[in-house]
Amino acid sequence: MNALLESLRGSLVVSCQANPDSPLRDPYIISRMGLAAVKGGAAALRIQGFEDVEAVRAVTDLPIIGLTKTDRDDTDVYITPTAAEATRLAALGCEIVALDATLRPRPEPLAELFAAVHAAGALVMADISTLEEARNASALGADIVGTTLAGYTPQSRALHTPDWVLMDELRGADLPFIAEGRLNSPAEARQAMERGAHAVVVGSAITRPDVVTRWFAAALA
Ligand SMILES: CC(=O)N[C@H](C=O)[C@@H](O)[C@H](O)[C@H](O)COP(=O)(O)O
Repeated sequence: MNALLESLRGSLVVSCQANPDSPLRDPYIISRMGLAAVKGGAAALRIQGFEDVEAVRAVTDLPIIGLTKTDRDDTDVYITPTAAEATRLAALGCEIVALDATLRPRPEPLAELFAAVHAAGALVMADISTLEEARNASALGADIVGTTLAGYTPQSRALHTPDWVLMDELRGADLPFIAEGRLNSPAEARQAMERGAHAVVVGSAITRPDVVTRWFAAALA
């Protein structure tokens, strides 16, 4: 395995993303959340969008997993759908570029996206939702897969919990994976590691206070 990925073994990656309607949707705020995550022990950060990547790159040398979220009319693929976006993320200093590696119709072939990321000197984190997608991404040369999209595609199990079954499948198939998606407590992050995750990405539970507030409010309703 690549040395940078090896250095992330067993570690916590914090995703600092604010939804478009969030009051925290501002590159400066995202960069401060990134610094707070670094202070708390994050080994890397997952950052969305060019402006946020620039703001975070300016304040930390920790590895950045960069992505874009682009709504398009011609595809359901929204995480870094094009090589141009992937290449720009790498040029802005993302060591790892995350992109949708599902088998859904997409604007550009997956192999070309992977090649563009590698040519730009970055690594590919292939965001998948099923074992089949993980196998395909791995065969095409993804450096690591992430369970990011499990529960968010018609092909995957609809869940309100982490996709433990997918993690077991990936481990069983010997496919190194980063666990990501609905890891909402330290215990769940730990469990993902025990189920064979190389590292875990936690987002909402750490960096979306609006979402976490909703969990508490719903529990009291
Ligand atoms: C499905 C999708 O678009 N996931 C995005 C991917 O970058 C983010 O919105 C998530 O916050 C991230 O995956 C971390 O997950 P969670 O916030 O559940 O810890």
